[in-house]
Amino acid sequence: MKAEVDAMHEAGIEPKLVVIIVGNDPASQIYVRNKHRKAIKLGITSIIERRPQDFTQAELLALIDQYNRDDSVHGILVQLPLPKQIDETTIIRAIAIEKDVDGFRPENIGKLFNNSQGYYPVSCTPKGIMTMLSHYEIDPRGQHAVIVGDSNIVGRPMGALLLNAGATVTYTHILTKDLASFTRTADILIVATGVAHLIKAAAIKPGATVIDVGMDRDENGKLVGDVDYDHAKDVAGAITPVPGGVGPMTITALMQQTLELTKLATQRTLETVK
Ligand SMILES: Nc1nc(=O)c2c([nH]1)NC[C@@H]1CN(c3ccc(C(=O)N[C@@H](CCC(=O)O)C(=O)O)cc3)C=[N+]21
Repeated sequence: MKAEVDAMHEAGIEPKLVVIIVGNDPASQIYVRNKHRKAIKLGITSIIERRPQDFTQAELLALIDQYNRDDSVHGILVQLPLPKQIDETTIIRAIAIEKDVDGFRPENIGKLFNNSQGYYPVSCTPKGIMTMLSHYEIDPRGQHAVIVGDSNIVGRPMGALLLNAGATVTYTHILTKDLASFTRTADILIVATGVAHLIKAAAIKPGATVIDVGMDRDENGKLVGDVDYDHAKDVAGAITPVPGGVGPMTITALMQQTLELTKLATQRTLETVK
């Protein structure tokens, strides 16, 4: 990506990402800082807008509108979760479609679930996971992928991406009875529940690929995943650690999508000039 950003700079194009963070959720502060660092390292201009916990929905809509109108900005990310006085759905729909760097707008989610061709942004965590699978030549075609967790940001789009890649997909979640009976049949197991060490070694099929999306704290306040890594690693064929696994890949995907949106915006400008 660095080479791509350098080439953009040579052509007078400055990729720019705005991250808006409302409130003082400590985990969000770390994620946003990590995103900012990676952007700077690549030469992507990164603006962080921090607002207090009591920021209103109207004020947030006005801030988004300001960046929607700013032609120098290519991507807008509103960090989730938002404080309870703000409605997430309303906020996501306020982001201009051509700046929806998270791929959270219903139009982009619709394309994903339709397996539309051509480029559209996709939720960064699942996209980063697909990049990781492809890098390690783990082909989902014909494989049984089991998703644990039904969030809009990870579980649901993850299942759609894997289905589009030819996997047989099973969605499980908090209400699933006898979860282990499902996870034990997974060739590819994606765990995104936010429950520390939910998945034990006995719930994993020997040789399976295990992707741990959890960012949890154990009794000692240590950052751990949704998978009991120390035991699971002896059963799995491949497994992602926490930290240093899915988190950094999420940020990588965000940077890629910022560059994609920058290229599309630049093409649109050229067409307008023509
Ligand atoms: N609009 C929106 N888009 C997101 O993509 C989004 C979001 N909201 N809200 C929260 C989740 C979570 N997320 C992470 C990003 C980086 C790390 C990350 O850098 N993790 C490091 C360690 C972090 C630490 O030390 O706590 C690692 O796994 O190595 C984790 C999680 C993006 N998310």
